[in-house]
Amino acid sequence: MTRYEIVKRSVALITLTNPPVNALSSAVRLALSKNVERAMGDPEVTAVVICGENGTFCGGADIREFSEPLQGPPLLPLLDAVEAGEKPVVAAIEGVALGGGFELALFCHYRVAHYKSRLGLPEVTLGILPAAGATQRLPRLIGIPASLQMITTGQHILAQEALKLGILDQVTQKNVCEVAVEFALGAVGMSGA
Ligand SMILES: CC(C)(COP(=O)(O)OP(=O)(O)OC[C@H]1O[C@@H](n2cnc3c(N)ncnc32)[C@H](O)[C@@H]1OP(=O)(O)O)[C@@H](O)C(=O)NCCC(=O)NCCSC(=O)C[C@@H](O)CCCCCCCCCCCCC(=O)O
Repeated sequence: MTRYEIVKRSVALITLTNPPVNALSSAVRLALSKNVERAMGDPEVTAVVICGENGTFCGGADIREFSEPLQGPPLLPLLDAVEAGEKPVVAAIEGVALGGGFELALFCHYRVAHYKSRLGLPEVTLGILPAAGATQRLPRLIGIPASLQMITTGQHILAQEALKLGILDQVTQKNVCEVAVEFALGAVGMSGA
């Protein structure tokens, strides 16, 4: 449900692995929570990158579990742990970052995205509001009018627009995981390591 590896000797690369869209199922939340804790506690790890496999960052909460009672760790405390971590965490966004997947990226300290990726809060189309922090984190980044536009319409925006709005730190046409790892190394003063 997540893969954990050390790249460039000191970056923990955590990959969401839940086809088809790496949704945040109970098993993914549990694995992500354990791996964030592992990375934060490993003295060899200087920074963390979170990405998704098969060209998709994350489609959000797992809608296949909506009809079941909540199991596994809730999303918000997990995202709080990412944000409170003392090591920089970079989201490497490819494909889509939607709903809870976008919220996961918002709680990371930095966001790097592929130029073809899309970000959005489609909760309104399901009759709910973003429930894992986007209603606070997004206005802090881009202000209330642009946030309300995203929250109330559910429209996706393209990476270039997200960069202009201030949601993203970098947009790339290259391999987004590799670029995010370099970004993470730069954040801890280890560029070119
Ligand atoms: C992701 C897409 C853009 C992909 O589009 P594409 O055209 O490429 O492909 P498909 O649409 O054909 O989809 C392929 C495949 O993937 C499945 N899928 C898509 N999204 C999800 C998902 N989120 N979870 C599980 N599976 C998903 C789809 O069914 C297809 O499967 P198949 O077997 O048919 O091949 C596009 O699919 C898309 O836009 N998806 C919607 C994404 C979305 O809506 N995400 C938001 C989810 S809501 C959310 O994230 C909430 C957050 O704020 C977190 C909240 C945390 C607290 C949660 C509390 C629970 C809330 C309880 C609500 C109760 C509702 C109720 O019961 O009344």
